[in-house]
Amino acid sequence: MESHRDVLITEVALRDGSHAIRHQFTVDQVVAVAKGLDEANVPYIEVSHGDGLGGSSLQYGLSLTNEMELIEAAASVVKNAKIAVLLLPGIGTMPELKEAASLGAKMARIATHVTEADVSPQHISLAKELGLETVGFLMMSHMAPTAKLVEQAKLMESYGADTVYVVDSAGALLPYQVKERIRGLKDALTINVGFHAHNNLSLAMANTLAAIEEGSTRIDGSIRCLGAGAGNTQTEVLVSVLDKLGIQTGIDIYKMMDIAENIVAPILEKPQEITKDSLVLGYAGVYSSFLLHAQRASERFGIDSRDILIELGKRNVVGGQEDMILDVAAELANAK
Ligand SMILES: CC[C@H](O)CC(=O)C(=O)O
Ligand SMILES: [Mn+2]
Repeated sequence: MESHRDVLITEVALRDGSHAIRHQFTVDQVVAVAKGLDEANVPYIEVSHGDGLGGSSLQYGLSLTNEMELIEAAASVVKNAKIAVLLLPGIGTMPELKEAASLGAKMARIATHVTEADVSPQHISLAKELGLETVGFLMMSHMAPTAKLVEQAKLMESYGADTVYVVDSAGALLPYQVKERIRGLKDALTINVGFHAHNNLSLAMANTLAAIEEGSTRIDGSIRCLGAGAGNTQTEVLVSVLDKLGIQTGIDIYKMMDIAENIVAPILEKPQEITKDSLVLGYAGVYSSFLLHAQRASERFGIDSRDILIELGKRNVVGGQEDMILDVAAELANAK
């Protein structure tokens, strides 16, 4: 029987969490997590390289396992959950989206920088042609005022997206800013509005609740906080809090706690927490996926990783500019 759900949750640990474990997921890990999440009645499970389809590269980090194998494995073990994939136009390509759909993906999330929605129409159209539920994913949403965000979301709606997400990639937004943005989108769009948080300033839960209060019905979470930076809104905590608020997610709370404890925790190299570096991501407004890259650059050039991140924030560096992390570290080292 279909569960009643006021809010539909997309579990992103098997995609966003890829950043946190240097893209080292194995088929066994993905199968165990996807099977558990499906049994807990999670509606959507995202599986891809952390930077989306085609992300495995020297620039973004090489995957241990080809993501198509991971997508196929996840799709083969779920009974009700839909497998989602992320695609950033310019990193992922149309053939990769077709391949993911042929392997069982049912949802495509097409991600662009918050001011660059106009690079997404071909990918959104293709996703729709393939019969996929299609989401526009506006990353680094803190970098644009609400009016700009609304303009960009309307573009994605006009291309055919079923949902548009406000994506707080840096975990930099404050609750009042989330409210303003979600309200802006709700007033301007006829499609669903989603929200994706990062916990770098310990605000993922507060921001997610603010988004739901303003009418967001599509929400991302990562179990055990397995996501980039300090992770996302912790899914098992979120479903418990929403249950206390009388908001139905249809997800089994005990099962989520068990998967978090017994399956996901052992995958983590260290527990997800707000460290000095993840805090600076949120404070300086830097892409959460830059965390491990900045830490490596810090070791290589002997520069405090916080100084690298602060400088990246000042330069408004965005996703796809990972090479700037080394440039900035080298410049800071030369200036010493
Ligand atoms: C590189 C893609 C990025 O990790 C997508 C995402 O989850 C975000 O922007 O927060
Ligand atoms: Mn993210």
